[in-house]
Amino acid sequence: MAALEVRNLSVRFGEFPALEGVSLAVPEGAFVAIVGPNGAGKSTLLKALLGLVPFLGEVRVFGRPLGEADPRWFGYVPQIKTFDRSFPALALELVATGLLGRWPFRLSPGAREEALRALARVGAEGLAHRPLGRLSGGQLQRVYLARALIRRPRLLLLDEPATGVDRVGEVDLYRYLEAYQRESGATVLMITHDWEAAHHATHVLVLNRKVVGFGPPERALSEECLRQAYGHLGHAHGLFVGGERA
Ligand SMILES: Nc1ncnc2c1ncn2[C@@H]1O[C@H](COP(=O)(O)OP(=O)(O)OP(=O)(O)O)[C@@H](O)[C@H]1O
Repeated sequence: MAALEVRNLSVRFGEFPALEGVSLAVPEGAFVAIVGPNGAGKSTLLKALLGLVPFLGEVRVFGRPLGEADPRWFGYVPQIKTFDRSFPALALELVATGLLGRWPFRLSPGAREEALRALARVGAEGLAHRPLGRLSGGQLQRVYLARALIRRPRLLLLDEPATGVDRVGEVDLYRYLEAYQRESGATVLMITHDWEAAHHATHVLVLNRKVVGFGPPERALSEECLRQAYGHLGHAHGLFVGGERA
């Protein structure tokens, strides 16, 4: 069974078409890297899959129409640049919102235990009692990952999770994701600007309002697909084509 089937999905913001006729089928257990230029509609796609923006077309998750999917199947790590750091809460409390679906005005001992375990899973137990406003970008990313993993989602959606994370933290992040995927069989969709990371995915989706390429990295990251998506072959992120630096 496909974890995700998207048929002819389109999203408009007023007159502006952010996504047009996107179709793809993601097998269960796949690790999909989503790449594409700024404004390509990558975040919009994840939001549509979460039911956060209205769309035309059809989305099925583990065989069910999106409207009938169990919300507990989904884990989401948003872009942290959209987060208000002044919110007066502890890391542990943010993680627990993933469990409870609301802000935990008082944490039960059970929820506290689970939140601590989720933080430990991403090597961040030491951050549990830190105010969110005092976390670095990379630390906050880890806390968000713990929040997404706490309910053990079958489908994990990550929006540029390595932003603000140093190289060591990035390697750790991919290790935690791999470990989680191994033990749970979850399907992962991750937006990234790191094409080197995309080479380690099972599938790459090259998006630029439409699907430019979808398939194994060596095919989707072909020179032709990348030229079509970006209009040129970039160098700023360290471009790899067919495993070789271009
Ligand atoms: N709520 C909104 N209202 C109007 N336009 C929007 C809204 N959200 C996104 N857009 C527009 O839709 C387009 C796609 O945005 P989106 O954030 O999905 O791109 P992206 O590929 O994730 O970009 P980036 O790599 O810069 O994060 C952009 O032109 C953006 O300005």
